[in-house]
Amino acid sequence: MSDTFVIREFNGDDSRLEISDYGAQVLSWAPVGQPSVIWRPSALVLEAGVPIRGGVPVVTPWFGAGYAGGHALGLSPKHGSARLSFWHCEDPSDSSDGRVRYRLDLPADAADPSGQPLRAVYEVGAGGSLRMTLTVANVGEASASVEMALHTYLRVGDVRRTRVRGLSGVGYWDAAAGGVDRVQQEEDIAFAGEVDRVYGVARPLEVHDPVLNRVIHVRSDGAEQTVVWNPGERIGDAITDMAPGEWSSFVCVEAALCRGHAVELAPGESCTLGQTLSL
Ligand SMILES: O=P(O)(O)OC[C@H]1O[C@H](O)[C@H](O)[C@@H](O)[C@@H]1O
Repeated sequence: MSDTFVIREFNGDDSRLEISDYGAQVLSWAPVGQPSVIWRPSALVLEAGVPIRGGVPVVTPWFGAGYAGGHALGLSPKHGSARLSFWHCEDPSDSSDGRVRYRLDLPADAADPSGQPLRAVYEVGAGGSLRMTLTVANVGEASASVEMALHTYLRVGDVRRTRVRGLSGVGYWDAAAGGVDRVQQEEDIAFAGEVDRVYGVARPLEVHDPVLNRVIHVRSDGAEQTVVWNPGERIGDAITDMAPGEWSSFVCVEAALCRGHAVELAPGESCTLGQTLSL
């Protein structure tokens, strides 16, 4: 592992992938003939100790400010330390085919609700689809509580015209409304302002984009929840690591195990969470 910023590029027959060792963060994945399915800002900020905006942030060992027993824990950094870490790329010479495997050892930290040393392994495979698989293992000697998410920023032509389909009838926790429980009544999720929701299922979803004229298919494995986020104009234009208006060109659709679905890992146990994207 080194603490220099390395961005790896793989040009396969079916797609092109870019991934940063810092955060093990996919930055773009573009099937042949298509703009990237993954969004990143026009100006990428690469700075140690600061999360990279866009791409697919790997969120663990906690989500947001951390959560246990019905309460936010108020932890920092937000979304855990994995996205602020330089991961070890295992055998990068073998990754020309668009498969890459990263490893990260997270030491025990008194502030961490896991309270135990963890080992994270992240595998990414890019071809006709993009597969991302995160495994977190408890390598300590007592039980650990862990949250995990793949915080995928999907590129869209205009989020105001984008629809996320597949969560009708599902209950969600509405963070944008101050943390209330609601049910998705409409068939599609639409974006007329800030949307920040934790849906209580992880199902195959479709992201309909009439501007780029495509449908992104999102599947998850091992997740119990789907987080859907776009900051809307007011919050989006106040986010300093993206340009004004850029908030309208992505929607985050995240595979998650968070809040009430944090995972209890006994010593030696692991948990795997995955997400697959295709057009
Ligand atoms: O700005 P970040 O720290 O990357 O977080 C961006 C967003 O991540 C998730 O989707 C959360 O549900 C949001 O509440 C949060 O604002």
